[in-house]
Amino acid sequence: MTDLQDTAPDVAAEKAATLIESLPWLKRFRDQIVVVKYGGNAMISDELQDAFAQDIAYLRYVGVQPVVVHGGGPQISHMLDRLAIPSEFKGGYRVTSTEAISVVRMVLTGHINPQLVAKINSHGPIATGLSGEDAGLFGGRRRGILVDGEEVDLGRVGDVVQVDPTPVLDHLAAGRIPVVSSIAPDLDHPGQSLNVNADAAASALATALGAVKLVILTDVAGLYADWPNRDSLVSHITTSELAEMLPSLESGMIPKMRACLEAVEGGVTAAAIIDGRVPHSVLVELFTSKGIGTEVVADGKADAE
Ligand SMILES: Nc1ncnc2c1ncn2[C@@H]1O[C@H](COP(=O)(O)OP(=O)(O)O)[C@@H](O)[C@H]1O
Ligand SMILES: CC(=O)N[C@@H](CCC(=O)OP(=O)(O)O)C(=O)O
Repeated sequence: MTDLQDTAPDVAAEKAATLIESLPWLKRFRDQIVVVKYGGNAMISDELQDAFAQDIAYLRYVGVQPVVVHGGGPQISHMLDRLAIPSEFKGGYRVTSTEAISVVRMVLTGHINPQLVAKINSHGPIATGLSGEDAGLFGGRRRGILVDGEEVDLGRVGDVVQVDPTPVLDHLAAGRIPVVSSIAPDLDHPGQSLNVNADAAASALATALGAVKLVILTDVAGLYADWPNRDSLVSHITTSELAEMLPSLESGMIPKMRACLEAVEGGVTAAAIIDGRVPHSVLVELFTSKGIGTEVVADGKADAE
């Protein structure tokens, strides 16, 4: 402990002001479910992963109920390259062959998931790993996409069309943080798995859980209205404004913004896109008055309050 006599009053006042600023947000989020989507681009260094794990443990210890859904797109691409398995993206989705789906599952459920769980558990025995394939959590259905008006087959890629939140709720009730990988069983082909975009998986889970907030970490400061003009960052947008903007967005942002839109339309109070390259961006978003990044709220709501 620092001796109080060593702390200058102005330093103490500044520290106290930061803590006090969090008070309304601590009250707002206490006992509430917050779903945090952790993307592969926000886990590119040990420092970022450690800061993320601290933030998630912090949420749990102040009485929030965090649920993590993670992706790992760059890490999957890296492993597919090493194994010389071809992979390409169409419309923001990875075309996933039968060979590729086992690699996707190995990287997400077999590698990234236990790594995140271990990092969070370095703060206490609080996190547990789950896959969308566990205990009926997700049910998926294959999806194709339209490219220039033609239906393109994406292989083992699907949407989450069914969520049974029971396994997640059971872990939350036991005081644990569920960490979920974005793989879903194929409802039409029993025994097969589908590669699901992690933003969409997080949105479906947040909706099914009645989460108060969905927070998505990515590798930009938020949504830009006029990408790539860096002066066009949107700090606040309503669902109808976003629905209007969606068709004009470029590929990476489409699944992300659609995920936010669907979550808020599905009853989640607010969804935020934040910069996962900034250490502790989760805490800053949740516990400071201005937050960071882009916040999506329902029409007629000035903010998430
Ligand atoms: N309007 C926009 N605002 C912000 N980023 C955009 C926009 N349009 C395209 N992008 C791109 O989308 C990327 C984020 O999508 P993606 O790479 O799929 O993220 P993640 O890996 O975090 O899921 C950004 O790095 C940026 O290059
Ligand atoms: C169908 C599809 O594209 N699935 C994604 C799943 C991982 C993911 O979404 O990871 P990020 O959150 O890091 O982007 C993929 O294979 O890359």
